[in-house]
Amino acid sequence: MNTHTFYKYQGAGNDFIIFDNRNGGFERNNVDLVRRLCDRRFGIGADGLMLLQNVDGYDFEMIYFNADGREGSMCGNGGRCIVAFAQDLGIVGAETDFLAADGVHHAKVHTMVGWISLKMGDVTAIERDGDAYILNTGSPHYVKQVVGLDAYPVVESGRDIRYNDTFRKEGVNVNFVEAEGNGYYVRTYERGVEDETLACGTGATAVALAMARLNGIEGFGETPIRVAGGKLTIRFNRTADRFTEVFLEGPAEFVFKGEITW
Ligand SMILES: N[C@@H](CCC[C@H](N)C(=O)O)C(=O)O
Repeated sequence: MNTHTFYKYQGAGNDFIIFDNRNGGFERNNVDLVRRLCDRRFGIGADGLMLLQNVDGYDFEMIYFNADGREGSMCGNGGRCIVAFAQDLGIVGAETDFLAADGVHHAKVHTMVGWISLKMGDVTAIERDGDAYILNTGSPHYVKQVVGLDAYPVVESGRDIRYNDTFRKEGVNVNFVEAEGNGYYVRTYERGVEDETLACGTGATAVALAMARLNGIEGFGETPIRVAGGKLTIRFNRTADRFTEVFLEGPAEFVFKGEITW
């Protein structure tokens, strides 16, 4: 048994356990351990867990696991939180380039407002499923417009879509969206958590791009998104079905640190 220091961060209520794994001590394939640490009753509790690791050519590497213990694809809010963690550790300054599951990301920290701007990958394909949209913003997303989102059965309907014949094997994150003011209100069922989370960064990004296509927005766009845990902003440049200069912006905050033994 050894004692390990962990850090807890949250971005718009999407919460993560982070370990500084620059010494390589955290066993990456231990699915049971990650699941136990993320468990809200038997562990620390979180939507996901991340390892900050050394990698050649970049400031650090982000390794992301969903709460079910499986290593995942890109997590947008996790990306913003691990940048805040890297700055708190003194590894990076106001800007950084780091490696994640979907490639390199550039991020800027706006310290005065506790706001982190994270550059996402380009998106070049958006598919349709009836009136819903399917796209990959680093993780796969399904975007469906609904009426009366506050009372909408997000977990039940999200689970039905995530486990239908099309998505059962690989899974999909399901975002329900309703127009609100000059932006959108979004609630997301996340694969790998298999529940609704308070925010999903790649999901908010997917919603902004899908709604830009629906509304025929070309060129630069800026979309405010309200989620249960706070506010996010997505900026992008659209040329036909190609989205470039996609930025996910929002808060990322240290919550607490502690020690755990296993
Ligand atoms: N919460 C994340 C998304 C995490 C990945 C997702 N659960 C998946 O497995 O696709 C975000 O902020 O993007």
